[in-house]
Amino acid sequence: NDDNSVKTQTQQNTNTTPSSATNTPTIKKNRSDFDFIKTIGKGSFGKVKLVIEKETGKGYAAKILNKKLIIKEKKAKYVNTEKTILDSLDHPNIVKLYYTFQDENDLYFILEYCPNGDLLDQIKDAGCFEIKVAQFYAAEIIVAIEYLHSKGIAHRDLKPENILLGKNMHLKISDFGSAKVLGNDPRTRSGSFCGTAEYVCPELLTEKSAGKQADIWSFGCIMYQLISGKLPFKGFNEYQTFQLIIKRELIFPQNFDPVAQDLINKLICLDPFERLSIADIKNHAFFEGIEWDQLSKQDPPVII
Ligand SMILES: O=C(O)C[C@H](Cc1nc2cc(Cl)cc(Cl)c2[nH]1)c1ccc(Cl)cc1
Repeated sequence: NDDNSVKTQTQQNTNTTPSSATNTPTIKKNRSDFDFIKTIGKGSFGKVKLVIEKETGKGYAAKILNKKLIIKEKKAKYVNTEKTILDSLDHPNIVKLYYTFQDENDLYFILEYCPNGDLLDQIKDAGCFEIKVAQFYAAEIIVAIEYLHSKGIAHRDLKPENILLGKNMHLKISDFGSAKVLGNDPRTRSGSFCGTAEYVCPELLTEKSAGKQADIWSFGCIMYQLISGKLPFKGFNEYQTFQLIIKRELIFPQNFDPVAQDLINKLICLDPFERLSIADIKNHAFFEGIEWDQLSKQDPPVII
């Protein structure tokens, strides 16, 4: 400590948290441990800033959430769920949570910094992805979803904005604010929750409930977007988009890769239980040639 007062043994231990947290280390950090560099993103409850840890010079993304706003919007449950879930995850394609702390005004998530922006930026810059690039990134998304579902977690708001790119251009799923730890009831009743219009599955619109299959629907929408550069369901407003979704008005552009189209048609099914399982997705011809356990060791294909 910078103050050279001698502390009793118990006082010295006050800055550690119980070892119950799996990922977050027992060291408690605070704001003064970091230099705040610049804002790199804006969220619904605050912002994301690039920060440098003074002690190590390492960069992190600090997701700063305003306490008053969280309480006003009655979202404390979601924030605490996000922390609990992130604490339990450890996968190369999921953004790591290093520390959490709070001060009088805000909560802080100190997350892995992804310097290459998000997948939406990449799609916009490239227009659309060459099929080999789409195949690689679709594969990385699938292994991340497989890991989440194996831990009994549904992300429920998968979309290119929530898929970041690390320094080596491997992708990292982020933003678990809408994630759900699935109870033994596979169809979780979700109260006020609703994902993002263009990627939300029909059952969430009609029955207000969605489980792991919600992520498979969203994955299908993301695949369509990676390959065509367009959204599969896009109305002039949110209500119209919902109409297209519940009627499954799905039209493919002329030159759309036929093998990819076959897979997407089996992901974007109105009946959640008709959607392909992760195992069936991995076995689909679209992923021919993918070495599923080598992805994080390979260099990602250059996005052209
Ligand atoms: O360290 C913990 O597990 C405990 C706290 C729990 C917690 N304290 C809160 C205070 C407020 Cl005002 C709002 C929420 Cl959501 C709050 N959540 C906490 C601190 C920081 C973060 Cl990012 C999440 C939860």
